Amino acid sequence: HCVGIIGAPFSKGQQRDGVQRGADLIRAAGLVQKLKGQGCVVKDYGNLIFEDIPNDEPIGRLKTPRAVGRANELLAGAVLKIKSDGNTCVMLGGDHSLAIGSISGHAASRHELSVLWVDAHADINTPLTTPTGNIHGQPLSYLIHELHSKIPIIPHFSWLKPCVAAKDIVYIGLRDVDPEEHYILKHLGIKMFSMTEVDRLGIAKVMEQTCDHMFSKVKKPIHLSFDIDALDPSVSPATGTPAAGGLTYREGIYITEHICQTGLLSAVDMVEVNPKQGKTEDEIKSTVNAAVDLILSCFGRVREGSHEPDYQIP
Ligand SMILES: N/C(=N\O)NCCC[NH3+]
Ligand SMILES: [Mn+2]
Ligand SMILES: [Mn+2]
Ligand SMILES: [Mn+2]
Repeated sequence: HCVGIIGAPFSKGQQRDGVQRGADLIRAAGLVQKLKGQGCVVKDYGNLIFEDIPNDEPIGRLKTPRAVGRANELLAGAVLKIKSDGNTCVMLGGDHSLAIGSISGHAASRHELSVLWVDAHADINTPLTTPTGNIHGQPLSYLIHELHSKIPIIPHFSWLKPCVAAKDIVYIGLRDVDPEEHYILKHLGIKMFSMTEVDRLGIAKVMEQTCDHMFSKVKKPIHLSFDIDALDPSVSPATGTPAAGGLTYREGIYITEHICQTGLLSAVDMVEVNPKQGKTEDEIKSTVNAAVDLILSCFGRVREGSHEPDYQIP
C-alpha cells in the first residue's frame, strides 16, 4: 500500500474548539511509523495552513461559510495532488465539513466514486434545512448531483461542483438523523445501514450487502469517510457530537478490514477527533487509538496477525 497523509487542522464547520488538533494527535500516536511497520510506503504531506478569513459573517443560517469554502478548496487541491502521485489518500481532520474538499479532490482524480459514510449522523442537511448552520452537518448535500438545485450560490464555494450520485453512497452507523435528512435519504433512495440494521444483520452481513450495493454495476474506487463518532462513546468519547448506541471497536475494525480486502480503497477521511471533548487523558487516548487502529486496518492490519512471505522457523 502507498499511503499519502494530509492533515487538515480545521474546526469551523462546527462550534467546538479542539477538533483542529485531531491530525497532530493521530500522528503523535505513531500512525506513520505503524503504517511503515506493516509494510506501507508512506508519504506525509504535512498539514494544510488555513488563513484566517475576517468578517466571515453568516449567510442565511450558514456559519463561517467563507472559511469552510476556502479550506475545502485548498483540501481538494491537496487530495488531487496526493492521488495523482499514486497514493491512497488519508485525510486527518478536523471536522466533517472537510469531506467536501476531500471527496471533491478525489473525484477530480478518479471521477466516479463509491462513498462509504460511517457516522452516527447523515451530514446531509442542505443550507436551507440545517437546524444549526454548522456545515459539518451538511457536507453530502453539496456533493450529490441530485441535490444540486437545493444549494444556493455561496461565496468561496464557486469552485465546487457536485460529483457523487445518490446511488453510489452507503451509510453505516446512523442513529441521530434529523427529519429533513431522513426525508432526503428516503427520497433519494440512498442505501443505509443504521444501527438497527447493524443489530439485525450483524456487521458481516452489513459489509456483504454494502459491497453488493457498491459493486452492483461498475466497481468504482471507494472513498471511506469515517466520523469517529460512529463508534460508541464508550470507545471514542473525545468527539463533538457523541451519540449512545454506536459501533463497537470490533465492528469498526471489521468495516475497515473488509474494505481493505476489496482492494478498491482509494481515499480515507478520519474526522471529528476532539481532545477538548475528552473528560480525561484516557478518554482522549482511547479515541485517538481507535482512529489509528481503524486506519491501520484500512491498510492491511488484520487481527489474526501476519508474517513475512519468506519467513522460516529457525
Ligand atoms: N458529528 C456530526 N455529524 O457527523 N454533527 C453534525 C450533525 C448533527 N446532526
Ligand atoms: Mn460526520
Ligand atoms: Mn457524526
Ligand atoms: Mn450547475
